[in-house]
Amino acid sequence: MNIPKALTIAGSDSGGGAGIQADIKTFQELDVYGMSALTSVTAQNTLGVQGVHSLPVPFVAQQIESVFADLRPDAVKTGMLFSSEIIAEVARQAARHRIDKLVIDPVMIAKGGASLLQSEAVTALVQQLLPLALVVTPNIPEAEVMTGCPIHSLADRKEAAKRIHDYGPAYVIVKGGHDAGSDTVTDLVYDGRGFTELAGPRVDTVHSHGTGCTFSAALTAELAKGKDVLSAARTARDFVQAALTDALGIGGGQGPTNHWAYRRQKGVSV
Ligand SMILES: Nc1ncnc2c1ncn2[C@@H]1O[C@H](COP(=O)(O)OP(=O)(O)OP(=O)(O)O)[C@@H](O)[C@H]1O
Ligand SMILES: Cc1ncc(COP(=O)(O)O)c(N)n1
Repeated sequence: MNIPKALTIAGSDSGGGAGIQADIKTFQELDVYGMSALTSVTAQNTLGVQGVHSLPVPFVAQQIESVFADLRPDAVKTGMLFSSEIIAEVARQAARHRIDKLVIDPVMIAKGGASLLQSEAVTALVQQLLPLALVVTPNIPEAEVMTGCPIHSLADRKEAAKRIHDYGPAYVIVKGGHDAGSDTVTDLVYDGRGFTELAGPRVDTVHSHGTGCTFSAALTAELAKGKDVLSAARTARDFVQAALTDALGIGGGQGPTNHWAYRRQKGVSV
């Protein structure tokens, strides 16, 4: 039996809603074996990020080496990378292991406002990692930072997607969660030729911590199974839609999404 396997290279969220924890839960829910290489550890809950501790670069590398030496993943995603030194090492590893299904979630700032990427590391992310990516999944503020252009409309978002595509990824998905002015949430997929809009009803909830991590993890899981990028993105949207609709309502602040909602909605087979 061929077991699809996915690796996440990201930070730990002690509160369990975002980061490595969201990724592994999502892989598991989609029947994909999950593995992790930690870049940093955060002390975090639904109220915010109380502390960040970045791991030594050689130890980030060692974790990736250990996984590739034995359990070669079918797809890899990155999340919180924190520093330009970690980004340079992850880019080196991605090239060395010829990772073709590489999803970059360019995590910059937590929903509560804490910085999860040093500002000087944005250039490293764009120049060293994006050329190696199959898919990059910025939210609207991240797309603004990567392009230096403000986004106020869908046309602005399309322009940003084109500019980000010029950095080298095969696909750009500019997510629509931050487009608060609409009843519909639209994720925009650009493949270098045309756009596909993946839309769904906006869920009115505060419990949206970790939606970006969960989306990119679901996308990565589907790629690990051999799905094409567009169908993987559709499943990822459906997964997040279910996770937001059926939120758990835990914690005193911006709570996590419900990672088991999609499986429950679909029944046992996904
Ligand atoms: N209120 C909402 N209703 C429905 N879908 C949403 C909502 N908010 C976000 N999404 C979906 O969640 C996914 C992540 O989008 P978003 O733009 O929130 O990413 P993000 O800001 O990177 O997330 P994070 O806050 O975890 O960093 C997308 O598929 C988006 O469509
Ligand atoms: C370790 C880690 N990685 C990513 C996020 C982004 O998630 P959000 O924007 O929902 O806070 C986070 N808060 N923590």
